[in-house]
Amino acid sequence: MKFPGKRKSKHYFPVNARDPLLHAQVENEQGSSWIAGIDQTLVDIEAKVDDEFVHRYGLSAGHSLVIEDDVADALYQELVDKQLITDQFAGGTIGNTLHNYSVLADDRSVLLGVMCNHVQIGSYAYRYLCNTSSRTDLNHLQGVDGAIGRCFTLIGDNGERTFAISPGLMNQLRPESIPEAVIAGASALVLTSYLIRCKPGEPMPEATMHAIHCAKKHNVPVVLTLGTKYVIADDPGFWRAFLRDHVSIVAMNEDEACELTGESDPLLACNMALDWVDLVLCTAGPNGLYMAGFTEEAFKRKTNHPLLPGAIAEFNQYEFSRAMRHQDCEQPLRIFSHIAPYMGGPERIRNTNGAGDGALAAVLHDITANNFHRSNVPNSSKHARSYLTYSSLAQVCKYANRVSYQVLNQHAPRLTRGLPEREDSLEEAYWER
Ligand SMILES: Nc1ncnc2c1ncn2[C@@H]1O[C@H](COP(=O)(O)OP(=O)(O)OP(=O)(O)O)[C@@H](O)[C@H]1O
Ligand SMILES: Nc1nc2c(ncn2[C@@H]2O[C@H](CO)[C@@H](O)[C@H]2O)c(=O)[nH]1
Repeated sequence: MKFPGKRKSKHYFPVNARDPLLHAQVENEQGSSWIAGIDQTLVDIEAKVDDEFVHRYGLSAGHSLVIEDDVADALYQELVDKQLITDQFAGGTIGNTLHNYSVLADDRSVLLGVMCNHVQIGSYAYRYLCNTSSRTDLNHLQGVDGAIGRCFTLIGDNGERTFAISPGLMNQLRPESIPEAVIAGASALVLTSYLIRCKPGEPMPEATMHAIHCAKKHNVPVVLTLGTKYVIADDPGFWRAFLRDHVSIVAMNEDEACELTGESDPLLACNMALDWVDLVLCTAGPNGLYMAGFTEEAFKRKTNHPLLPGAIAEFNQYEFSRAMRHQDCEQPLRIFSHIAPYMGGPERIRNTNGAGDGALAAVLHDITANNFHRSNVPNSSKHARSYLTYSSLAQVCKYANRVSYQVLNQHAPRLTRGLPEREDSLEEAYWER
C-alpha cells in the first residue's frame, strides 16, 4: 500500500522499535486491504461528432442511453466509415475507479462483472483486459458466451460527452457470482446507479442487491456513484430511499446532486445528502469539488485555511477533522470542505470524461489506507476512535482534486501511472505552478 499523498517528514509506522508482532505480519500475495466493486464490463469507443449525429441516432446530449443492436451496428459503421474514432479503451465507471485506485495505491482491487469465456486477441474483451491494471484482480469475473458491452463516448463540439451503450451481455452477472468473502474483507464495496438500469429479467440488479446484503452483513461501507443526472431524474425518490437504506458514501457531480436533492447549490445538496449517508463527494467541474461528512463533536479540528462564505456560513471551519461514519459518532458533527481545481485546471481540456471517477478513486485510497494502517498498527492513536478516512476532509479533497487534474491532463479516464514521484509531499507541491 502506497500512502495517499506521500508525506516527506512523517513516519506512518514505528521506525525505531523493531516490534516482532509487526514484522510477523508479512503481506500475502492477495494483500490485506482491498476495494471491491461491480461494473458492467464496457469498452469506451471515443469519437468526435456534431450535434446532428447525436440527434440522428435518437440520443440526447449529456445522457447515457442504452441502444439496440441494430442502432449500435449502424452507429459504429458510420464512425468507422467517416474515420471519427479517436480512441478505444477499457471503460465503465466502476472499472475506471478500481483501475485508478490500484494505480494510485499500488494495491489490490477486485472487479466483479462478466467476461467472455473465449477471448480473441484484438477483441474488445482483450482490449479490456490489456487496459486494466495488473493490480486489479479479475479472477472473480463470471464467464459469459458472448460479447461484453461497448460504450460509444461521443464528444460534441463543446466537449460535452454523450454515451450510447450497446450492452452485449454486460448485465448477465448473477447473484451466485458474488463471492461473499471478497466483499467481507474489502474496505468498501463500490457500485454505480447504472447497475440498476437493466431490462426486465437481467440478473445484474439482483446481483448488486446481493452484494449490498453481504456488505451490510460485514459492516463494509457501500459506495454509490450516481452515473448521469438523467438516471437520477428518472426517479429521484427511489434514489433517495436507496441512499438512505443501502449507501454509506455517495459520489456525484453537481447536476446529479441537483436532481437528487432539488438543491442547485452543491453545498446545500451535500448537506441534504448527509441526511441519508455518512460521506459525500460532490464534484463541480470548473468550480472544483466539495466533500461533506461527520466527525465526533469532541474531537473536531479547526482549519487554518481562510473560512469560506456560502449558504452555510464558514462551512469549512472543521475541515481538518477526520471523517467518521454517523453510526460510529456519539455526538455527530457535520463537517464540510471545498477546493478549487488544482492549479486552476489543465491549460487545455479535451473532455472531462472520468474526472469524477478519478476523484472517487483518491477518496477510496484514503479510506483503504486507514484500514491498512489500523490492521498494521492497531494501537496507534490514529485509531483511538473508528475513523473512516486516514486524512482530514481537507486533505482528502486536495488529493481527489489532484487526481482529477491528472485524468483531465492525460485526456483519458484511466490513469496510465500514479502521481509524479517528485511530489514527495502533496502539501508542498500543491500551489506551485
Ligand atoms: N473545466 C474544468 N476546469 C478545471 N477543473 C475541472 C474542470 N472540469 C473538471 N475539473 C476537475 O475535475 C473534477 C471532476 O470534474 P466533473 O465535476 O466534471 O466530474 P464528473 O462530471 O463527475 O466526471 P465523470 O462523470 O466523467 O467522471 C472537478 O472537481 C475539478 O477538480
Ligand atoms: N457501468 C457503466 N458505465 C458507464 C455507463 N455509461 C457510461 N459509463 C462510463 O462512464 C465513464 C465515465 O465516467 C466512461 O468511461 C463510461 O464507460 C453505463 O451505462 N454503465
